[in-house]
Amino acid sequence: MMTKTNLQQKTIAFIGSGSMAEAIFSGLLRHELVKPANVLGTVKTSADKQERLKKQYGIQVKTDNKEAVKAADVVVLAVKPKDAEAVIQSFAEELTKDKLVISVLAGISLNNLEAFAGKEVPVVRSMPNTSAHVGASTTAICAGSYATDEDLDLAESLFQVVGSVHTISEEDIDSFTAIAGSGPAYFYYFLEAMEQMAAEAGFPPEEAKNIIAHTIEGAAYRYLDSDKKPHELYQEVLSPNGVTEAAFTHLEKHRVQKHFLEAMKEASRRSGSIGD
Ligand SMILES: NC(=O)C1=CN([C@@H]2O[C@H](COP(=O)(O)OP(=O)(O)OC[C@H]3O[C@@H](n4cnc5c(N)ncnc54)[C@H](OP(=O)(O)O)[C@@H]3O)[C@@H](O)[C@H]2O)C=CC1
Ligand SMILES: O=C(O)[C@@H]1CCC=N1
Repeated sequence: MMTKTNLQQKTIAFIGSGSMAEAIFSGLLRHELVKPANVLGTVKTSADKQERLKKQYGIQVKTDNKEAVKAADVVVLAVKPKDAEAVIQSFAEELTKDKLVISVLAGISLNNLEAFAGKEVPVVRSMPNTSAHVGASTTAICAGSYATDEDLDLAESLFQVVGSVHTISEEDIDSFTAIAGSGPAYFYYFLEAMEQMAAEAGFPPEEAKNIIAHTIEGAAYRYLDSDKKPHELYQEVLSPNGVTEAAFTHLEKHRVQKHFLEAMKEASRRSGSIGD
């Protein structure tokens, strides 16, 4: 049985301190699993962000990736996928076999990440989602050729702080990304329409927010708790010739579910081709 890594002993550098990196390090700091002094972030240019992050979290924020990587035990790569090659190459000199690189980049394969590093370094590819901000990400991890079980454990420990973790095979990461990485956006898209409906009906915004959030929360709990299929769960709601049936008649006429499935397949295809 392997022991879980003590993150408190590690210095973690976030290369790219955008929305995904902030979601992760804010969770680590909130749970006191790392000390602010042991967290480094880098940005490209944003001086405003640099100041805000320093002030808000007490972490160091720099623009020098190489310096940050040099000081780190763990490097969390969180720039945009298009910047992966140039950014990794800019700090590759500082990478060693004892320095774990965890990538959160969509679409950049372990093979590519290792090739950009140009040497045998441990890499874990991950796919978190923005619910990490509230400790509720559903994250996938998969190990590169030089990553050990301890490296994978460390990545798991890190992501467990901000939610649940699934160790998967890399061949499944595109569909995982389409379902869980992009997933929060789909729900926000639907709840935007629910907000509009509530606003048109005259509900005060705060009350509407509560009604909508708890409706989604309740449906998620019921889905988790029940052995019933989604089809059975929504049939429970649909009274013959009733209210929900009126909505479903419209949804089915426009084949919304079919289009939604196709949309996720597009997302998965995009995840598979970003690195090309
Ligand atoms: N957003 C999401 O829901 C998810 C995103 N991801 C992945 O996370 C990664 C980051 O996405 P996200 O956080 O949304 O993006 P953001 O645009 O919010 O953040 C990107 C960050 O990278 C910084 N940056 C850009 N170039 C460099 C550079 N050369 N050196 C150092 N830092 C640099 C930017 O700095 P500056 O602030 O100065 O511009 C910014 O802080 C992507 O690869 C994405 O695929 C994965 C799962 C979910
Ligand atoms: O849209 C993207 O490319 C990233 C990956 C999953 C969520 N956001």
